[in-house]
Amino acid sequence: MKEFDDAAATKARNRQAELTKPPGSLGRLETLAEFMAGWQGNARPRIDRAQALVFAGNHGITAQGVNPFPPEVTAQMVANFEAGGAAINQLCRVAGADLSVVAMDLDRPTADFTQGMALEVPDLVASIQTGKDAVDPDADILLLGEMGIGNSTVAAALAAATFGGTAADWVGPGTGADEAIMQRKIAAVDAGLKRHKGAASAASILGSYGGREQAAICGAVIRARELGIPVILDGFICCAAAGVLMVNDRNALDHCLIGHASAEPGHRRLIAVLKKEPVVGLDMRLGEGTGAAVALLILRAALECHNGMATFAEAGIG
Ligand SMILES: Cc1cc2ncn([C@H]3O[C@H](COP(=O)(O)O)[C@@H](O)[C@H]3O)c2cc1C
Ligand SMILES: O=C(O)c1cccnc1
Repeated sequence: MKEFDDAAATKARNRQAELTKPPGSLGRLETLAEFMAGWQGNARPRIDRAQALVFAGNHGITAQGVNPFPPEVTAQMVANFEAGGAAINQLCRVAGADLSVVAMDLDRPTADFTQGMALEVPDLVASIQTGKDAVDPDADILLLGEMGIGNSTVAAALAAATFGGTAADWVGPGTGADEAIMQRKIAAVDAGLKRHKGAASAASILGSYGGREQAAICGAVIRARELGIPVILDGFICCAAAGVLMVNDRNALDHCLIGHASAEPGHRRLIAVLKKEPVVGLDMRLGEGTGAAVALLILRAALECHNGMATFAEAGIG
């Protein structure tokens, strides 16, 4: 497991102080460069290869009528990703990220978590491994996203099981739930929390509620940490998935940035418990990794300044 390299981060901070600008004037662009320096172990961090991984899965909880769009849309969107027609394709292109989509047994939805375990142990273990194996060891940064109809309900259940609070605290409109769907979402999460109230480890929480893509996100976050690759998480659904790892290790997400503040209300609560400031806030609420891809543009801006600017000495200023 790679840890934050304080010496590289300090060197980066010292360099920021020497660049031709008033100290601190690039604001968070400066601290983002330091973050990258520490996690890459390099005072001049680079993003030559940005990898974006979108994990897709289907969910038995959709039987409870928690989703405005039908579950068929998951596979249809995967086809759209492969054809280049989704928002994430455009954003990865402009941000310079290589996108891979990992469809996880879409014809075999997880079990309805109000009725039993969403994922049996072998399926859970295999899904975590799929996430680990998908990470390119040569990546300089990893962006994570998901696609799965029903996922805003799964995310609410995972967040409540991990961080406490009621179903109503975490449930939001997702793709556009009306009042009736909202009530069914809250009832489904409540029922799940009752059924699985003994779930106390990351593995038991992931197995209880699923899904495969959430388990894969956890696997990718763990693998990136082993490899010393910083991660950009997407919005509510992605953060709720990765957040489960904090049950076992409260520092498990130290190498992760939150790409954006989603408009999904539960994300605000999640951001507060994760104690991280999102890179951007654009009122997006899509998923797919789109907020992470927009954040990569900002990160690239930060590193262009960090690496390309002249120092006061070089420019003969001051
Ligand atoms: C066309 C379309 C494209 C999407 N891309 C991401 N999501 C997002 O919506 C889903 C969660 O919302 P809910 O819980 O309301 O089903 C996830 O798949 C998420 O990635 C989409 C949803 C739709 C309909
Ligand atoms: O923030 C998210 O991840 C999100 C919000 C609404 C719908 N899909 C995803």
